[in-house]
Formats: sequence, structure tokens, C-alpha cells
Amino acid sequence: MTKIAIFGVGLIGGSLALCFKGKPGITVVGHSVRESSAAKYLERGVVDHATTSLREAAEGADFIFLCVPVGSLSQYVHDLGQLSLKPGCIITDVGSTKASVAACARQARLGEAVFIGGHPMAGSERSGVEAASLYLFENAFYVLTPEASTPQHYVDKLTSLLAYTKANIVHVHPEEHDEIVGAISHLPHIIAVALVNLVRGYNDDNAFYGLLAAGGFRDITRIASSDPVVWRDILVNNRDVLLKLLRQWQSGMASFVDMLEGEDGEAVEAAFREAGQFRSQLPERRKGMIHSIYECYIDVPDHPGIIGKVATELGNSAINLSNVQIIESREDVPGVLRLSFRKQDDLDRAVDRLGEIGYAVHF
Ligand SMILES: NC(=O)c1ccc[n+]([C@@H]2O[C@H](COP(=O)([O-])OP(=O)(O)OC[C@H]3O[C@@H](n4cnc5c(N)ncnc54)[C@H](O)[C@@H]3O)[C@@H](O)[C@H]2O)c1
Ligand SMILES: O=C(O)C(=O)C[C@]1(C(=O)O)C=C[C@@H](O)C=C1
Repeated sequence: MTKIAIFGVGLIGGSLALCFKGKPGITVVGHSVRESSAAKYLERGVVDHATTSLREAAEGADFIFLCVPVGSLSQYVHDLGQLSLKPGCIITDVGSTKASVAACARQARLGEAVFIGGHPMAGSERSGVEAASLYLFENAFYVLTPEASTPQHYVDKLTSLLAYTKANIVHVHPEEHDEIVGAISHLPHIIAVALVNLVRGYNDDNAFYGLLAAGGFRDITRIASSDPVVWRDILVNNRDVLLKLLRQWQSGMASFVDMLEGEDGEAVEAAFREAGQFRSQLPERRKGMIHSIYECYIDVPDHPGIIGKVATELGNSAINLSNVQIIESREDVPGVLRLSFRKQDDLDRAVDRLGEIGYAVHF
């Protein structure tokens, strides 16, 4: 039996538990510091067992997922180091910041257990086990931050377990992660909260503010309803990155002040045009769509049946192709096919096979 221990079975921990529970040879144990929460995990059928004992949850576990607020992670890593964990146990976390927990794990005495930081780039403004969903991570990116010294087979083992989430695994350096996620997740949460609180102030004197708040306000402020403790920990933890971003944000706002003071409509129009262009290029990640990230391009002669021929060739070599798209097809020039795969290994084998049979392959 593979034992998976989940500490903090809330939105993220509960969603992971749902992905793993009931899978062949897997047993999921949920840990909470509160008896009533542990009982709730069982009642809702999210875990196989629940306990308030750190030792009972962690010892004998093959995988440990720390799904508590970022501010508690270092204490958990330290406390786990005091136990006798199963040799080869993989400890991972789901925290929204990665540099501090990585630094803490480097210092911890984890014996024959290894730590690999993680962060699923999916979530919600809701919290608690009640908000957990089996589908939360489907097609989302899931960041892992292994150290250069982490033996590859541990990374492979965690990656293969995470296949149950149907997320796309990517590797990012912890500090780089915090810079990027500061800009695309943490700063937007601050902006949403500041905006809601601005309007809340006006609304105290005139209830029409809230009554008339329509799509625009609701779209940009959904995340202002996120859990206060979870977000307190994230922002305080990523302080340096956020201070830099907030100063840049202030100068972005100052340039809007200048545009309006100068009645510079052209500059306003250009700002919207540039933003719209960038936003339209962001990859779409709709639920139920398979988001393929391993891609190559091949030149193909422009004649009927060529897609079928390429697909059959890959199928005969047991290579899983997840999507094919014609990029260019004109009578006088060769066409280009974009081939997408869900796994690096499929891409590598496709490149070899297509090269062998004479196709020009590009990236
Ligand atoms: N909410 C999101 O969208 C999102 C997305 C990705 C990652 N994360 C990260 O996932 C982690 C959990 O967030 P969540 O959204 O699932 O929150 P949540 O509030 O839904 O769940 C947190 C869990 O931790 C427990 N907990 C809270 N404080 C604790 C403490 N001091 N000690 C022990 N247990 C404690 C809670 O009882 C709960 O079970 C955080 O580190 C967060 O940064 C959140
Ligand atoms: O969709 C949301 O509600 C989220 O806030 C998810 C979100 C994000 O900002 O994109 C929030 C925190 C994370 O650590 C990862 C994802």
C-alpha cells in the first residue's frame, strides 16, 4: 500500500486527497490539529483515515503533502525532521511561495526523506474542505521546485503520483517562482482587495456603489474574497518581491494620472490596445481541454491524407499524440503541422521517429 499523508485538508489538500483516494494501492490519511476537522474529513469521504497525531499521519508515509498556510510550513518541516520517517519518503508542499520553504528544507534534518517543493497553479477564492474538488487541477500547471541535488528518481516518483491530478508539471527555480507568481497572483490579490476596500468606503455613504457594481467590478474583484489567513501568510512571506512590484504598480498608476491630466486619449487607447493584445495571447485553459505543452513542427508535402499518415506512423510506434494542427497550407509551399504531446518522452520519441523517416522537424 502507498500511504499518502495530507496535512491541512482544506481547498488544496482536500482536492489532492480526492485525486488520490480510491486509486489502486493508495491509502490517504488526513491530518488536522483539530479533532472536529479530522472528523469532518472522514464524514465527507475525502480521506480514508483522519488523525490529529502528527506522528501517526507521517510515520510510514510514502508521500507527505503539506497543505497548510505558508506561515506554518517551516514548523511542519522542522517537526517532521524530529520523527523517524520512512526511508525514501517524499515530502512536498503546495504553498504559494517557494523560496522560504526551500531554504528551510535545505537546513532541515530529514534523514532519508527528501523534500521537493510544489505549487499547483489552480485555486479559488473559496476555502476549506467544503470547497475541495476532484477537478481543481485538471489542465492547470503544477510547479515543482526540485533542487539540483534532488535525485531524479524522487522527482519522477512524485511526478508520476501527480498524474492523478491531470495537471501539467513544470519545474521552476524557487526564487524565480516567487518573482513570477508575485506578479501574476499575489499583486492581483492586493489590487482586488484595495479596490474593494476603496468602493466599500464610498458605499458606506452611498449604497448605490454596491448596488450598481456589475461585471467589471465583479470580474476584477472575485479574488478579494480569498481566505484572509492564507493570504496574510503569502503576502508577508513574499514581501520583498511585492514591495518591488507595488512600487512599479504605483508608477503605472501615476502614468494614468499623467495621461488623464494631459487629456492624452491616444495614450489611454494605446494602453488598452497593448494590454488587450497581450491578454489575447495568453494560453486558454478551459476545463475539459487537454493542454498540451510539448510541441514540435514538421514540414509536410501538401497532399490529402498527410495528417492521417503522420498520426498512423506515431500510433504504430506507440507514441501518444494529443493534437495536430495545420499551421500553413498553400498549394505552392510545403505545409507545416504542429504536433502536440502531453509528455516529454512522447515528443522525444516522435522527433526521433519522424526524423528517421525523412521529415524535417523544428521546435
Ligand atoms: N487558495 C488557493 O487558491 C491556493 C492555490 C494554490 C496553493 N495554495 C496554497 O495552499 C495552501 C493551503 O491553502 P488553501 O487554499 O487550501 O487553504 P484552506 O484554508 O482551504 O486550507 C488550509 C488548511 O490548513 C489548516 N490550517 C490552517 N492554519 C493552520 C495551522 N496554523 N496549522 C495547521 N493547520 C492549519 C486548515 O484547517 C485547513 O485544513 C496554502 O499554503 C496556500 O498558499 C492556495
Ligand atoms: O483562482 C483563484 O481564485 C486563485 O486565486 C488561484 C491562484 C491564483 O492567483 O491564480 C491563487 C493562489 C495560488 O497560489 C494559485 C492560484
